[in-house]
Amino acid sequence: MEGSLCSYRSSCTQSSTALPKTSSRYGGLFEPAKPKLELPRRRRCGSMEVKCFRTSISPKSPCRSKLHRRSVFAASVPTLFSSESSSSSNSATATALQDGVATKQIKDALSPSEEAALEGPLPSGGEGESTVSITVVGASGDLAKKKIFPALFALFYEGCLPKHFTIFGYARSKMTDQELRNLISGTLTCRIDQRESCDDKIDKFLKNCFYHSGQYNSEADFKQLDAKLKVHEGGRLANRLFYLSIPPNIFIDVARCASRSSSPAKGWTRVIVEKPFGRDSESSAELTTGLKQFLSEEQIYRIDHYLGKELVENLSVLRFSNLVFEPLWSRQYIRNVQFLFSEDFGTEGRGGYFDNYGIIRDIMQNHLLQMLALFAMEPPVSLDAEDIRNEKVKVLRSMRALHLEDIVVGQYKSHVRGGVKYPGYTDDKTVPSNSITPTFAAAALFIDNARWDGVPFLMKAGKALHNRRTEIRVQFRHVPGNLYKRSFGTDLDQATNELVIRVQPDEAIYLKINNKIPGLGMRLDRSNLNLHYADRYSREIPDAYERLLLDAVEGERRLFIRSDELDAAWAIFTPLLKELELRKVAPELYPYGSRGPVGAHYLAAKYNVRWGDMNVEEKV
Ligand SMILES: NC(=O)C1=CN([C@@H]2O[C@H](COP(=O)(O)OP(=O)(O)OC[C@H]3O[C@@H](n4cnc5c(N)ncnc54)[C@H](OP(=O)(O)O)[C@@H]3O)[C@@H](O)[C@H]2O)C=CC1
Ligand SMILES: O=C1O[C@H](COP(=O)(O)O)[C@@H](O)[C@H](O)[C@H]1O
Repeated sequence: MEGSLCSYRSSCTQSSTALPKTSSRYGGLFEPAKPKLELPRRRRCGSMEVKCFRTSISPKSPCRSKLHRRSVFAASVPTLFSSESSSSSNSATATALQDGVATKQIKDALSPSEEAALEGPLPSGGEGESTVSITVVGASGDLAKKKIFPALFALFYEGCLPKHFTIFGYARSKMTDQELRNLISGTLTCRIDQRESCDDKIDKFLKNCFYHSGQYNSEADFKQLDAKLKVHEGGRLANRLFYLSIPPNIFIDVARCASRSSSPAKGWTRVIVEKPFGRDSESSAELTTGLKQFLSEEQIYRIDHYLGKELVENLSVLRFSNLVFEPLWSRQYIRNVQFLFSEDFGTEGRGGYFDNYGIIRDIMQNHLLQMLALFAMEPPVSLDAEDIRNEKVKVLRSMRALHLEDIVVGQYKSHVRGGVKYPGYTDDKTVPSNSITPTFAAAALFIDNARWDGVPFLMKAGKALHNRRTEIRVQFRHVPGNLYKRSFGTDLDQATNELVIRVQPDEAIYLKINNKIPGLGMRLDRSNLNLHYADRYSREIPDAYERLLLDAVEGERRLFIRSDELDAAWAIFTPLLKELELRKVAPELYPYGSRGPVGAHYLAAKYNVRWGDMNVEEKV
């Protein structure tokens, strides 16, 4: 069916069509090639301007039916919480009102319509029917507005949320339901086709969004939330997901309150925890112990949104389902691997948070290390979450801990370009003027196992650099006895194959090969075998948060970090972080918008490596 598709969503149909025998969206499937995209054009989407393009869409998203087929909405996780009767709608609400916690207080918190619903007969929960309630804790914040609500809407748009769902925003700020709706409606984008109005879907979605104001450490406030949730759940089997989009110092308070006062007796309770998960091994262990006082490991979903990115998700497919790659994936053929992250903006607006963490904790210890683990792990026994996470833990535990000699740190300074003055890191009012927090770091890591012995895994991450890009670059060894080596001059490195996995922006996978330039002579050049996603696939790539939220609702933990994985990740970085702090290592300054400190080149050269992203000629 031909329709008009507004940016930025892909359809859940993509991941849940076909292969009905698989038990999850991760069963794997092949899709026929899609028609090429028409050039994006601007269209109005309700009151918002969005990019639209035409593509084929399925009239009915199997994502919804898939969710309903599965038992994921049934209580699948043993709950640690006090039990309440919820066998019928009336007993559920009666419990909320009669448990002595403060009936009046709870009633005061309800809107007139909610109170009426509580006192009158509730819609009877159909036998076997269940609901999912998603509470965004910290709903007034940046991440909630920028990522979480838009991702939830995208899931709703695709039919990936269950029939009965409720979304609650929770924060200290005072807001009405309508004010929350106004706040989030400006951030929602959707597809348009001629049959369905985008505004309709936005309205329907917003009608399921509510707000409750409360303190993060108040069980009474969470009890009020519980009463409101019960009204909306209408006596059905209740499953609840809490997304902790708040500073980490209040994670444990919220886990306590949510578990003691807002957990359903029968359905599941899951809690998504945002990074940072601590500052080092000790604080991370404390956080884990604190959370585990109130939640079991199965209930904790530690999110690293890079694991939800399309090309990171594709890493395993590339490796394990293509004969041409896996045999090359070792020290025998790979010279070095590079994990590169750059942003062309500084810490604007987040300086207060960032100064306490720095780029090593903000990007390397989590996002880049997660990509490295997926890249370098041994083949897992299966695609099950535990099998994959077991392999990630193994490879992380085979890595050497980092020390000062393995790292270069930098910090951006102000720079004037084209008459515009770009601020330095310490110009931010929320950053101390003498801060030595790194906004850039380059590191050399090693995996001491049979597959990777001696291969440098280099990482480079920086803010306020010349571009925004995340890539994995795999540089292969020289061709032994290369018959054509005379054609390459003296720089053999320039002639080796390189596989580039461009995670963002403009997703692509390309392999640099040597090729004969057509003609009667014998001249070679370097060309790319190029899989450029925008040319190959017509569907928009879903945002990482969509995939991860859907996984959390489905109980799929493969892309979330297990506690032993977290411990292993901190063990690699903690010694270095301590040395940097103890010795007060001063970062090398680099101008805003540059390619970062020169020291990064020396570090790479020490291991006989050249950064792959320094080739300005590279065009893809
Ligand atoms: N923003 C981003 O791009 C990213 C954020 N994260 C992580 O996600 C989480 C949320 O991020 P973000 O939305 O930026 O955070 P915010 O600083 O915007 O905080 C979210 C909400 O928490 C409440 N809050 C803020 N500071 C405090 C405090 N000191 N004590 C109690 N409550 C507080 C505020 O709500 P109120 O005052 O209404 O209660 C605020 O709206 C954090 O853990 C962050 O590290 C991770 C990746 C990216
Ligand atoms: O977790 C974080 O990630 C963002 C970068 O995410 P991206 O998806 O936009 O690449 C980074 O800006 C931020 O500092 C960090 O906390």
